[in-house]
Amino acid sequence: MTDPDIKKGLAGVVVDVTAVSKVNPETNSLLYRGYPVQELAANCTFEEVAYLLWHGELPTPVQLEELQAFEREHRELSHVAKQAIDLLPLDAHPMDVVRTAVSAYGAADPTTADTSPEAMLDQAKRLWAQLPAIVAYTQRRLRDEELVEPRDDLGYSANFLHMTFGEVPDLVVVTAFDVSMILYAEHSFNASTFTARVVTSTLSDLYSAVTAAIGALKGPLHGGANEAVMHMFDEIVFADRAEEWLDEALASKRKIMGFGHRVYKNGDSRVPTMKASLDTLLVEYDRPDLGELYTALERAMDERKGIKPNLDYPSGPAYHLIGFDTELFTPLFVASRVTGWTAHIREQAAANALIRPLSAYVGSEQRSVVGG
Ligand SMILES: CC(=O)SCCNC(=O)CCNC(=O)[C@H](O)C(C)(C)COP(=O)(O)OP(=O)(O)OC[C@H]1O[C@@H](n2cnc3c(N)ncnc32)[C@H](O)[C@@H]1OP(=O)(O)O
Ligand SMILES: O=C([O-])CC(=O)C(=O)O
Repeated sequence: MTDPDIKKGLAGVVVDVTAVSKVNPETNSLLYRGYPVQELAANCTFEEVAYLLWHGELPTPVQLEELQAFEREHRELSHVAKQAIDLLPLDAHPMDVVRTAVSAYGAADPTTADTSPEAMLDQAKRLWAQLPAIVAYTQRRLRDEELVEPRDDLGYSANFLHMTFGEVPDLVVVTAFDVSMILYAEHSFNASTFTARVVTSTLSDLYSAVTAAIGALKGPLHGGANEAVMHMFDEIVFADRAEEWLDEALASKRKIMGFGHRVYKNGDSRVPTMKASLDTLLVEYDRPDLGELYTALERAMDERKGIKPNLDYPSGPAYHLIGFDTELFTPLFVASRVTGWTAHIREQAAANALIRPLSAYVGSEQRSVVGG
């Protein structure tokens, strides 16, 4: 028996306030600290957006220079993260590898137990700077390639791609990648951010909260969908098969990955910006076929169900074109979302209440171990 007051999945429940971002499905808008995400993507770098999420304001030129210098100083893969990764089997999922590396990095940080706002900001910035090295090494290891050292003459995204592929791609590719990092950075009380806040609410530490958030992001109903979108495209292959494939998938009650959203019901505010970046990549890599497949499935889904794509739909093929293995797509989401998670962790810690909801018991009536 289900209690009528139960809000399954916490749908529609407002559990706390936040000043980090505002998702408004009525106006189809997303604001980071008051700025529309589209404007940030058009005018700022991911470093500036990271600063904004942590500090509430965009950086002055001097503040930006300081953050860039800090990031460059901490972007070399730490010994402990490399050791943790090297211990894992090559067929471990990259999300498990990244989760383990983050956990190991936290275990080796002598400041982990310090949950003061200053210490947590320093931890957040270091983890943010480490993640490209962790993700890039995870990708290279799968291809039996040597680790690539960072270059301190490059910005965050160019260096991330350099560490992954051993070279810096064309500017159009770096820009598309940077836009994806900005768009993935923050989205209010999504499942992984809420997970991070639950862990923080017990007065646990930042690394524990981020490690748990990575676990929540991995699932295909959340961040894992960008990977699942690419598997779906690999299954369909040709645009003219999209309708038939979709009809079969819907008939067998499959969820179509990269479509639908808990909050947006008329389309995800970030999709047009990411689709524009994907379009530049489709031209750069001369893959009109992939663009046709994208459009054919989007159109068929709209006709059949009226359900629109979410950010994972254009991001999946964009990361594929840039050259990442499909299993690395969600780790890229981690590298971006660590900014939003850590902004929320600090916000939760600053105005904490233990998160502990109630449940309605539907199990056996009280009974006794020894009869009667
Ligand atoms: C960055 C992100 O995390 S964005 C989300 C990424 N996740 C995905 O792309 C996975 C696919 N999408 C989904 O599974 C869902 O849309 C979710 C989980 C994102 C949102 O789900 P909810 O808010 O719980 O909506 P719910 O699942 O109740 O959907 C409402 C109806 O639309 C249908 N629906 C929603 N999304 C989809 C989908 N992708 N494919 C098929 N049907 C769908 C549901 O089956 C349901 O139909 P019903 O009323 O006939 O049962
Ligand atoms: O808000 C959500 O539920 C999921 C999402 O789009 C995100 O985390 O970016």
